[in-house]
Amino acid sequence: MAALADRIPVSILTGFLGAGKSTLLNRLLKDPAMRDAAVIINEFGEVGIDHLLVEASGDSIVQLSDGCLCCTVRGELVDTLAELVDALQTGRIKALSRVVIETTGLADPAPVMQSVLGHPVLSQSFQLEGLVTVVDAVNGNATLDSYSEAVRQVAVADRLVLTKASLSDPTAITALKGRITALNPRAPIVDAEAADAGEAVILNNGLYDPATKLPDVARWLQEEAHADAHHHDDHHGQEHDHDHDHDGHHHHDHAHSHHHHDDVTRHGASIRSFSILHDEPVDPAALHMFIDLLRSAHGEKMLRMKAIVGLKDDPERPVVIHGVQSIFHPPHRLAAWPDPSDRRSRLVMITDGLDEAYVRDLFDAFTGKVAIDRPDRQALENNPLSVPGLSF
Ligand SMILES: Nc1nc2c(ncn2[C@@H]2O[C@H](COP(=O)(O)OP(=O)(O)OP(=O)(O)O)[C@@H](O)[C@H]2O)c(=O)[nH]1
Repeated sequence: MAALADRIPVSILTGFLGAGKSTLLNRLLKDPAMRDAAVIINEFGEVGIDHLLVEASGDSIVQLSDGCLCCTVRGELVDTLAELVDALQTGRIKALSRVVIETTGLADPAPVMQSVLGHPVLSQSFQLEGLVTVVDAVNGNATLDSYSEAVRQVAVADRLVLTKASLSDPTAITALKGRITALNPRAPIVDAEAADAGEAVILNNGLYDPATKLPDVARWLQEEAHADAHHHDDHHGQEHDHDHDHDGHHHHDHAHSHHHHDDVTRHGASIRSFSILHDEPVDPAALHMFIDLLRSAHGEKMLRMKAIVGLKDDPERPVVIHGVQSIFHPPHRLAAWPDPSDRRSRLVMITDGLDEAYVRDLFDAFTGKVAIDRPDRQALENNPLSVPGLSF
């Protein structure tokens, strides 16, 4: 089993039909960081990327897949990734620095992410680096009105790339940015036409800090984006103020789980993005049951979850958990907290039709916080929907 740091990062590039995924990928292919990378693309209806791949590649890029990743190619994507591992192990390819998967425009990214996260063997070779969603400045607004797939692509992204800004007008761009920020307040927005957009958009885009290979928790949380909705352009959250989230909440008990949420309107009104912060180490069995209950009873409503949690059995070595709907990556222990000065557990959730208060109450119930108007842990443990699966 490869250690986390040795697993090959996988980025997923999504965005609605014609939004500019291939254009972005073609730009990216010229970047030296893409040496020894594999690109898996949906050939269906694509024009013009083949010769660019050949032109850019020599032997460094392997094109293995065609067809629609979302539906017909679901099995094949797994096969394709397995083939890459096999090619590595048998020496047919020397190195594989990363994998970029371009999905078809109509795809719900969840099954694609699940292929990486949830496969028992592949998840040992690959780690999900993040999800990048391309949003078209000209058509994005209309697309979000009409297609729930497009809304979900925006909601679950780690990074958003705005294309065709030069073809739109500033007022429309401001409105669109406001809308996608409301759907996904944590994802930085990058201008695809900016000179340095190429590498920044795909590489180092989400879950892990490329330098340390540790979870980039500050970036997950993007708490500054909540405080100032206008200050979201490619904000990396590096100067994260640890107490920021707690302003106004500190009069509560320290073991209290703090939170905030974002209301969105129109299409995607039921999508919520919120974080749970918890100061005390958590009982591993309680965490296990909390996640099992959520994913078994509400998997389809949990669009995404990223978590770093300190456990009572070994509080210095937190676990990292990623989930997409009911599929979770096998949790891994870190050697240490990414930021030793901040050992709070954080769970970032993106839900659709699942109430924040419900999730918070459930977490509090399992982690021992007492309340009268809430099912207690004993009752929840007796829930027949709670199935074994995860272990820490
Ligand atoms: N001006 C401008 N045009 C762009 C930009 N991005 C993409 N385009 C154009 O938009 C059209 C569609 O871009 P593609 O990259 O093919 O879009 P796609 O998302 O791969 O499309 P599908 O694979 O059909 O879903 C092309 O004509 C591009 O040249 C951009 O940032 N600025």
